[in-house]
Amino acid sequence: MERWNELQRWMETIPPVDVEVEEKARKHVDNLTKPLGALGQLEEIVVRLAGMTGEVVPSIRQKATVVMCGDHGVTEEGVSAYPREVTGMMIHNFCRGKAAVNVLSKQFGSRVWVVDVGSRLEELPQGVIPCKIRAGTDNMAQGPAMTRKEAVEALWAGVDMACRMKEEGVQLLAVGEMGIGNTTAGTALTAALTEEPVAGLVGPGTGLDPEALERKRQVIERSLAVNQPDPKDPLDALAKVGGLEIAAMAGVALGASALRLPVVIDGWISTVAAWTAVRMAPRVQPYLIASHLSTEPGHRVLLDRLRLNPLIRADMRLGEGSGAVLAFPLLDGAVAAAEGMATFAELGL
Ligand SMILES: O=C(O)c1ccc[n+]([C@@H]2O[C@H](COP(=O)([O-])O)[C@@H](O)[C@H]2O)c1
Ligand SMILES: Cc1cc2nc[nH]c2cc1C
Repeated sequence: MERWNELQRWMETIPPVDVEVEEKARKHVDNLTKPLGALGQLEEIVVRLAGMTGEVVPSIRQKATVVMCGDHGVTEEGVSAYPREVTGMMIHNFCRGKAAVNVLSKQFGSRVWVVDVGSRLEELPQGVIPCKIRAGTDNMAQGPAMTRKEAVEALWAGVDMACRMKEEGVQLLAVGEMGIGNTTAGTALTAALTEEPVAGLVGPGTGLDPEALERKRQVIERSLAVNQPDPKDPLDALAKVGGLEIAAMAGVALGASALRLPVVIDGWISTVAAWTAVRMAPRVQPYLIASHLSTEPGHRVLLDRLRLNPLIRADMRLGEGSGAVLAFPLLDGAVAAAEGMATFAELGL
């Protein structure tokens, strides 16, 4: 496992956030012309961004969302309200600029990078970044979703993408995904790594009725029983009950944090990926920003474990990075306030 060793060495390079710059940013924000703390979470965000980037007034003008795409063998078990072909269909939609993430990104002036790490599409539309590790995972209810080696390759695909984004001048990135069946994989992976009961994590995903939701819970339980993922070995759990796009998103978090790039997470599945990255390298945690709270029940559980407070509550459960992009104007607002507001000293107070 040479590539895994190499990745572990990469993880060791993740720098801690700069607490001195954080302290300076906190002082600056406290001196702005407003009651102490009155800009709420926006103040917290500016201070955290300062610590991540090392700049008292952080620059986050160049923003982009990476949408990791992959298919799931477990869809054979009838765990989604939609057929697995929708993954490929949506890849085409992303490339036409017509999915929610595209429209929101256009609205707020950011770019979308669509990456195929594991779809079943044989021919990719123009605009997709081809990084296919394999054409979909195997059915985890019958055996491992993928090999450890494949999981490591998918992690690296994410690290590489973060590096490419940094090279292109991206200053803050969001992670999104597309993969029919991935709420099943995400729930199984979370249950494996947290040892929380599946019943408290599982949700309807794209919209299962109560009967189908019960079946989904059983499929997840069976997948865990069949694979016996090791709760102390995030790579083992990721390979056995995760997904290619989940691994790639975890890789983006590992890559971005090593490069001091803030990472905005989206809903349930991207948060599972971020959690997996934090389990591999705890120093990833301070580089994460939670955009919104998904209606999937497991999301709250993981955000609490990550000690993250989502900016938006809008009952969304779309994925694609849509909720993360929606948080961009709030982040821009936070930085604009820190940059443009007068201090009490300037008013002679
Ligand atoms: O991000 C979320 O919170 C979220 C919640 C439910 C569904 N999704 C999206 O829906 C797909 C997975 O749902 P499912 O029901 O097929 O497992 C996948 O493409 C996700 O982007 C996303
Ligand atoms: C149509 C559709 C769009 C999506 N975008 C992210 N997940 C999705 C799932 C479906 C079903």
